[in-house]
Amino acid sequence: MSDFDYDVLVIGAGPGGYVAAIRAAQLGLKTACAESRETLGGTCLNVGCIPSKAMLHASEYFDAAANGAMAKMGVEVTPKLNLEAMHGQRKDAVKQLTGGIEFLFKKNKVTWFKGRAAFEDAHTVKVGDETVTAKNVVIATGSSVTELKGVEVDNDKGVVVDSTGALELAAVPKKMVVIGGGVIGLELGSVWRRLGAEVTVVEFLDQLLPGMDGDVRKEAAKIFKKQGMELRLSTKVTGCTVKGKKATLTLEPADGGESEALEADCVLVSIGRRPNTEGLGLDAIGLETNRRGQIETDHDFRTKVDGVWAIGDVIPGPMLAHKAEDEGIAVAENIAGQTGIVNHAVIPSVVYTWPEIAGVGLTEEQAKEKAQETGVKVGKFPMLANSRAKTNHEPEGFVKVIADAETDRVLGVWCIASVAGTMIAQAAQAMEFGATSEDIAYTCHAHPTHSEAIKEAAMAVTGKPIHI
Ligand SMILES: Cc1cc2nc3c(=O)[nH]c(=O)nc-3n(C[C@H](O)[C@H](O)[C@H](O)COP(=O)(O)OP(=O)(O)OC[C@H]3O[C@@H](n4cnc5c(N)ncnc54)[C@H](O)[C@@H]3O)c2cc1C
Ligand SMILES: NC(=O)c1ccc[n+]([C@@H]2O[C@H](COP(=O)([O-])OP(=O)(O)OC[C@H]3O[C@@H](n4cnc5c(N)ncnc54)[C@H](O)[C@@H]3O)[C@@H](O)[C@H]2O)c1
Repeated sequence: MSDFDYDVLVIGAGPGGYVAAIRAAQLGLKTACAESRETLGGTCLNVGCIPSKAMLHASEYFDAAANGAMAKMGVEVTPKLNLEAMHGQRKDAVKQLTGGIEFLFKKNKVTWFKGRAAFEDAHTVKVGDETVTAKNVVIATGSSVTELKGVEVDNDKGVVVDSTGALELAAVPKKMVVIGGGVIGLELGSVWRRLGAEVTVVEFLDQLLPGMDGDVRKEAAKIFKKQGMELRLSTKVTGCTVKGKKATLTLEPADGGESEALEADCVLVSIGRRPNTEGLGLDAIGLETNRRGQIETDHDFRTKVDGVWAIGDVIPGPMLAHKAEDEGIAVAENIAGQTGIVNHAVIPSVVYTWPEIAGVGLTEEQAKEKAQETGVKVGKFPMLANSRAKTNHEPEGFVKVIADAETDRVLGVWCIASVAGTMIAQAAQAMEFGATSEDIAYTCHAHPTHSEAIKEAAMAVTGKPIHI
């Protein structure tokens, strides 16, 4: 008989937590999961990946009909927006997928404790009125929106919103200002631009999409501008006043200077996310967070406190659902005494705009820094020269393969293409298997597919692409 109620208690049922709980149960461990939301699935399923993709997908159809892309292919329609129905299909997707996790919990015999969890000691957690003990506790509490001083979010009013509010706007704003030219700003800014809003993106840095390859960032800015987004780079927001249904923002150059006013019907604050550790009782177990508020772990996802593990957005690394999921599997396997590993060097990232923007591994800048002695070789191939993209009227973007000049080992792959999110999976797999650019170049790719651009970019590493 165990001294504890459970072998594993996971706190948080996002992609990290629910996957960890299911894997732990599959491995024969008695498992419970504490989640304070009314539905399972965390940020990703409830207010993140899934609802944003539902709105991106639907608005892409509207845009294709409205901007002449469909007419170009002989399909002439005048679209009429039914925003309520568009929100309806978003809500349906969320309901079905969060319900699906509840089904999987039942199927795998994972007990769900509804309520906020807080540590009493390393093996005792209070969830609402209940006290639960577990031999292992996994912290998978995720992250929340970072607030911007002086710009108060009120999602109910719909004038100054965060990503959750921006998914649910009841009407298309005439003028929308997005603060932060990162992933959320560009995805949700794209949704409302496609539906008719004039969108201005205010970004503190001199380029959009920090962390991505330099060429990709430049090309993305060109594409978004061409689509009609106004970009105010190297600019910061220093204040906001709201009167009725209008907001007035105060803008300043990032390194100081004269301020100006910018009016909007809707302001989206999307300047990043911060780890959720407040109220978790970390003091009670003597666990400290780092400078960025994250919980540090070792390679196996163990924290400094024996029996307490952590995964997902609450620990360092990219805040991505698939990273959290892989860590969920690995932590459960490690708890079960197996060897759970996540290769953090090969985590793809995708921006689901049109075209999509995706990358895996090092940027060209990072690769040059890292391979200073051997140097790097770069092969680039434009989507304009890819037969499928050209036929589909999708000429924008390129693929870039970065390889070590001496070993030819692929160090990074970057794509801007309509289906870049799907294409990047093959690059991740190749890198996971330690592929060289030659391995990719000599792999037979089906024709006509967008993926052939990856093969050609790999061929371009040695200067021998066929179609340019
Ligand atoms: C608008 C938006 C779009 C996104 N799109 C994508 C995308 O397309 N692809 C992608 O990879 N990533 C995307 N992300 C990021 C992705 O949602 C996160 O990286 C992912 O959800 C992190 O998973 P997690 O399990 O670590 O945490 P979360 O999903 O944040 O889940 C943590 C859960 O823990 C619960 N919780 C917190 N504290 C407690 C407590 N004390 N007690 C009980 N429960 C608690 C929370 O209620 C939450 O449900 C998006 C995010 C946003 C906001
Ligand atoms: N497709 C996806 O995978 C996806 C989609 C949405 C969100 N996410 C995840 O959610 C997280 C949060 O997304 P996000 O877009 O909020 O953050 P982000 O870090 O991607 O971008 C925030 C941007 O805001 C800028 N910024 C910061 N402070 C500013 C200020 N005061 N004024 C103007 N600009 C400012 C930053 O320079 C940065 O460009 C990201 O880490 C991302 O990984 C992923």
